[in-house]
Amino acid sequence: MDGADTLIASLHPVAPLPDGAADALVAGLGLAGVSVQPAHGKPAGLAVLLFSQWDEQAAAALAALVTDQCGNQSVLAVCCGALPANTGWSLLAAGAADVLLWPTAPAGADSIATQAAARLHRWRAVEQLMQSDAVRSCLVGDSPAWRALVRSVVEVAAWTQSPVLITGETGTGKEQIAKLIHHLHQHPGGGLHGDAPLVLLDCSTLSPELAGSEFFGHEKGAFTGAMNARDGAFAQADGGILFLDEVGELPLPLQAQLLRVIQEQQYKRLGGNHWQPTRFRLVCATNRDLDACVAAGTFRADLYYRIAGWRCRPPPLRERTGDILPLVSHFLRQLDPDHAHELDPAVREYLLTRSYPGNVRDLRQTVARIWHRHCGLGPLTIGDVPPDERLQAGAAWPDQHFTDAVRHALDLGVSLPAISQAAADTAMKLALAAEQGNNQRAAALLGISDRALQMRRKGKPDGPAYH
Ligand SMILES: Nc1ncnc2c1ncn2[C@@H]1O[C@H](COP(=O)(O)OP(=O)(O)OP(=O)(O)O)[C@@H](O)[C@H]1O
Repeated sequence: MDGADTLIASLHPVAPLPDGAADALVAGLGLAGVSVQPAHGKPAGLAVLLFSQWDEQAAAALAALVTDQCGNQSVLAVCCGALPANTGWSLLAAGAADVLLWPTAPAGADSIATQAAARLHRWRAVEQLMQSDAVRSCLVGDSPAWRALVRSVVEVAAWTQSPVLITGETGTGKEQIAKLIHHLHQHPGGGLHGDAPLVLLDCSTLSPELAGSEFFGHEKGAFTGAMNARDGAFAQADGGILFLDEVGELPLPLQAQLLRVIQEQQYKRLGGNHWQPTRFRLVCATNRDLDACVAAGTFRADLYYRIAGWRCRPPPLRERTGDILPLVSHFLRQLDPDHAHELDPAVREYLLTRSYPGNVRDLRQTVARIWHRHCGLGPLTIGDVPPDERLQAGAAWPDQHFTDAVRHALDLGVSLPAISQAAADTAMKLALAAEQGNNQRAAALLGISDRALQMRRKGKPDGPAYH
């Protein structure tokens, strides 16, 4: 990453371009604090793609920029011609971070440079935060899916005051994300000052009798057993973050009360007469499908729209298996900060292929169980895996991974013919990739004839073409 004041970006012009467009953009960016370096050599983390028509050449240039950096490069697409309707969305889908149209006004170059520079500065600041110890030690993982999630969490936490709704399976890191939002909320620039409170309330464990007091607090004598006055979560979270875990479990009467407090930014203690002001940022998490709860009438639509100012969904571990080993190293460091523990190849394979219904929490506990059995120096070995968790030799297939994948497809409403087709297509793609595109060897791997694979690659009788 470049120094704090100089921002370096690479420019990738795609011909044909209007005369002087690239030079004008470079000059304007220079004035806005962005130093543009030639496109050749190692690309910087920020790139500007300049084109006047969206054709194969421009698409190839974007694809090269996006794949070059494994998702670590933010590419700004600048079009100085006409961009057909909806093409902008295709550019985003292809990996561009944003698309700017060159204004036709006389000062078009200055304007586009200012707009471009604002985005490049923001993306650099987001990237710097993502690389900070605070973020990397809190949310471990470098898979593209995880980086995309962390990038958006960092941006919304540090640059906005929006309420955040985090949905996802158990153990995917929802609470961890809430903690990071709190950290970035009080240290927006990554600084060390600030003491905004983080108040956590688990809505699934609230007893109906005490829930009101948990939120509102109470005055002495407000109810039997209220020996002393007490602050509730609304008071404690003032100036900071109120994190409502399992918000989908909140009973309807409390949903109405919570909505009123969010709207009016004031509340009364139970048994009290005085309105107390409070301002907090609401972060909610749930593994329920809140849209379905709203449709079923168990969650208020008006509250849903208040808490879901910005939504994020940490992906389950099976969708980011590339993060398993970094997470394992992280948990081993937490268990034993004084020693670097290695894994022998069989343990590594075991951890990579095991299924984790409880996601990252499941992985953390699995690592802990293996580590607890380990003794002495040297790598963790398969003998350290607890006996009841060991793989059976020649384990049967289809295994849990396959079952999980099919269940996921069924949950999405995919039909049996489409599942079968996708399984066959995936097997062929993998075999061809494993055999570097050699049809004969890939066919042998698949257990089908050379000709059958060839027919499928040509899209006959019903298969797509493979390359
Ligand atoms: N990306 C991550 N990096 C490091 N640790 C993580 C990460 N994600 C989750 N963890 C760890 O996994 C465990 C479970 O995470 P967390 O409690 O945030 O999950 P959750 O989605 O809130 O679960 P639940 O829905 O069951 O409450 C915690 O110990 C947390 O520290």
